Amino acid sequence: MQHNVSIRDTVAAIATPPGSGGVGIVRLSGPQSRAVGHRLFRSSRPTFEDFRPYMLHHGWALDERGEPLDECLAVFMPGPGSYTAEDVVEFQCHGGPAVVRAVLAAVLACGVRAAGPGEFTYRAFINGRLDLTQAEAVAEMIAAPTRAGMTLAQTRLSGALGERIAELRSRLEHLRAQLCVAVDFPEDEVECLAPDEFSVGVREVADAVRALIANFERGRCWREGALTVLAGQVNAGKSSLMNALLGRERAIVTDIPGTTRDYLEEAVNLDGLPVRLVDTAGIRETEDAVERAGLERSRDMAERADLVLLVVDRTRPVAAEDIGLAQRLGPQRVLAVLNKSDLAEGHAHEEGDATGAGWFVRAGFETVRVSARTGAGLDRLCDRIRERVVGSGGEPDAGEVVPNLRQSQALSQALDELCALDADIAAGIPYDLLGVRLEAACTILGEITGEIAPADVLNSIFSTFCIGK
Ligand SMILES: Nc1nc2c(c(=O)[nH]1)N(C=O)[C@@H](CNc1ccc(C(=O)N[C@@H](CCC(=O)O)C(=O)O)cc1)CN2
Ligand SMILES: Nc1nc2c(ncn2[C@@H]2O[C@H](COP(=O)(O)OP(=O)(O)OP(=O)(O)O)[C@@H](O)[C@H]2O)c(=O)[nH]1
Ligand SMILES: [Mg+2]
Repeated sequence: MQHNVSIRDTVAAIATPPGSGGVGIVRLSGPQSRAVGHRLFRSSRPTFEDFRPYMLHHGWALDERGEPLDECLAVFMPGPGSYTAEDVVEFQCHGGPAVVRAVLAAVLACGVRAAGPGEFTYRAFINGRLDLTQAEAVAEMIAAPTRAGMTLAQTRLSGALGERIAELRSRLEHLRAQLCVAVDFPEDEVECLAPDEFSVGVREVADAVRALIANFERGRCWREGALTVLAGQVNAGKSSLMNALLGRERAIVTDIPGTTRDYLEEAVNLDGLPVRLVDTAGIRETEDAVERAGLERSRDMAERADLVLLVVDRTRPVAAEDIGLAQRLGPQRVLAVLNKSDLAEGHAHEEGDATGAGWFVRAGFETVRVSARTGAGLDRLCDRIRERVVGSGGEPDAGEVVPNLRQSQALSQALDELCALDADIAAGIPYDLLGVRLEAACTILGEITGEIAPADVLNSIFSTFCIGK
């Protein structure tokens, strides 16, 4: 949305998702909300004169000519005690697309403007009800695929990150004030910080910034889902395993080697951990141009993966390509899945076998035995994927402050300034020149919370919101 639009007017949008549902909400915000709401609502109580704040009124939503559209509940929330801090009215209608569209059309016919994406939350931000980290958390709450992602968003929505950043910024401002004293009153030794004390102050803030950046990395898999790629020889059973983990027949499975030509991605929820599971084309020598292009993509996917499930057919010797892939990625990012365990009974390629799966064990790779056909070992495989992706950190705690990508990138920039500043102090650069870096770090922190908010930053944030939020 364009953030040069007025926020003095009244806007409206359908607040519930497209399609049909139990209830559909049309929401208005701005100075005309109450009057328009009043005009388009007929209470079922003959004594009704006006909305009572925060009370649900039963009645009918009308069109602009006064014709009834739908039986509904309506509520008026006076500013500043509302989501946007402006007067808000909601029509809670039957949840059909035609119903909510008709009610919205009636509202717009009364001179209300259609809200842009994220405009309600943008207004909450501009009106000081939410800082920028909280506004972003609203979008992340909506996007959260699982409970853990929801917890991360909730903590940020409470303002915890904003408060932490504001605190760090005020510590830097304090250091800056002491620098000014040193520069403006050089003969006054009293309030002036010695270079090593100054350096300690800067490093403390830098450490706190580093800790927040580390939380970003840890939180990433809970927010976006860990990229888990099934790789290995043709016919090893990658697509069968994909289907078994999804619990449905998503990928085509045949006994013809080279069945999967392009990669397939599906989301799975492993006991709360969102996982992006990718099936790829099996590895083999080929002259076929299409298959080669598919293999190229498999390789790219494996390189980008958080975890590669290297699927091997236990009834066959381990292929040189599999060993090559494992060595390239290393034991940290590879889990060797020894598939077709149902067939492997009494087979030669046990852990001790020089050519078999034993190679993985000896080279320090974790192995898990499964049968995609019978389902044996799949629970354990899921546990191991979870453990490997999440690491020792476990699920995020309710109180953990985890920045998003934008915030973490800004924190890295601030950290660069602070590290350079520390080096400048050590190099004996004069105090009046150090102030520039301190100021830069403060500005960056201010952009995270939105105290300093360039229009392009706001545009890029709110344009990703859905309409009605
Ligand atoms: N129907 C409905 N459900 C919704 C929302 C909404 O706008 N409408 N929300 C949003 O999209 C979320 C809730 N967020 C909200 C946050 C603050 C206020 C609010 O009115 N706050 C007042 C206190 C109200 C009171 O005193 O009872 C305030 O903080 O001053 C409302 C919704 C989720 N559910
Ligand atoms: N007995 C047995 N057969 C399996 C198992 N997993 C897969 N298969 C069979 O192995 C053959 C190949 O399975 P796919 O899942 O298509 O193998 P893929 O690795 O996806 O193969 P490409 O797509 O060609 O790379 C099919 O006939 C499967 O039914 C298993 O655990 N046990
Ligand atoms: Mg396949």
